[in-house]
This record gives sequence, C-alpha cells and structure tokens, in this order.
Amino acid sequence: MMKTILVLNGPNLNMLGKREPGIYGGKTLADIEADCKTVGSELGLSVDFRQSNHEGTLIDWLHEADEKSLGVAFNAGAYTHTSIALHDAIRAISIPVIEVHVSNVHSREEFRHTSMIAPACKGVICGFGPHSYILALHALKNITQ
Ligand SMILES: O=C1C[C@@](O)(C(=O)O)C[C@@H](O)[C@@H]1O
Repeated sequence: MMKTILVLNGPNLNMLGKREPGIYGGKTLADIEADCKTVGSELGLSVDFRQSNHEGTLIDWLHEADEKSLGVAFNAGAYTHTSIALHDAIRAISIPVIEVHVSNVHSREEFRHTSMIAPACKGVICGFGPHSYILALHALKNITQ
C-alpha cells in the first residue's frame, strides 16, 4: 500500500489563478494538485490534497492525518501569521509538518514575517511559487522513508 502525504491548504488558496497573479502566479489550486499527484506517484507517495477556508476544519484534518499519513505539507495561508490553535494542532500530532508558501513571505509586508506555526513545524519552504509544494514533497519523502 502507498504511503499517504496530506497536502493541506488554508484560506483563500482556492482563489489561486485569479488571486493577485503578480504575487501568486497563474496556476490554479487544481493545477497544483495535479502536479503534486504526478510528483507524488514518482516518489511512491499517495497525495491527499485538501483546502478549507475554516480553521477548525484544518485542525480536524491535521488530527486525522496523524493516523492516516506519513507527513503534511501545509500552506496555512493567512492563518500562518495568526493561529495559535494551528500551532497547537501541529504540536499535538506526531507526524512531521512542513510549512509551505507560494510567495516569499519575508520579502512582503511585515505582518507576514511572523509565523505562528513555524516553531511547531519540521521546516519551512517559501518563495518558489507552486514549486514550493513539490520541494515539500521531496523533503517529506526524504525525512519519512
Ligand atoms: O494566503 C496567503 C498565501 C501564502 O501562504 C503563500 O502561499 O504565499 C502567504 C500568506 O501570507 C498569505 O496570507
């Protein structure tokens, strides 16, 4: 049976493709999902790709992933900068979580320079556009197998 990686997306990421294309590029979340599934199968990983605009749903899915997945690539969107509850959820599970961002949050507004979740994560990948997700899959493969 293939090992599963959860690729989890938070608020507003369903708007990729039409949302601020100068910052996030033209790919939709469905395009990114397809790329992740292709690379996942090359790496021998099954990709469970999800998005929610709701903090509690993201927390529930992190808890579930602890039983079902090897690790998580997590783009928490703006909750990255605000959510102690997501920090606690990551700390509550034992599988590795990698924080992912499409944009380089450190080259943007100051409020994006702080991550509430980074201290609970195994590592952080940001600034490579949609390729950030692919880098996270490689990193998860490397640290989990
Ligand atoms: O929603 C997002 C997208 C983002 O997580 C990114 O992928 O670059 C960066 C966040 O600051 C922002 O709120």
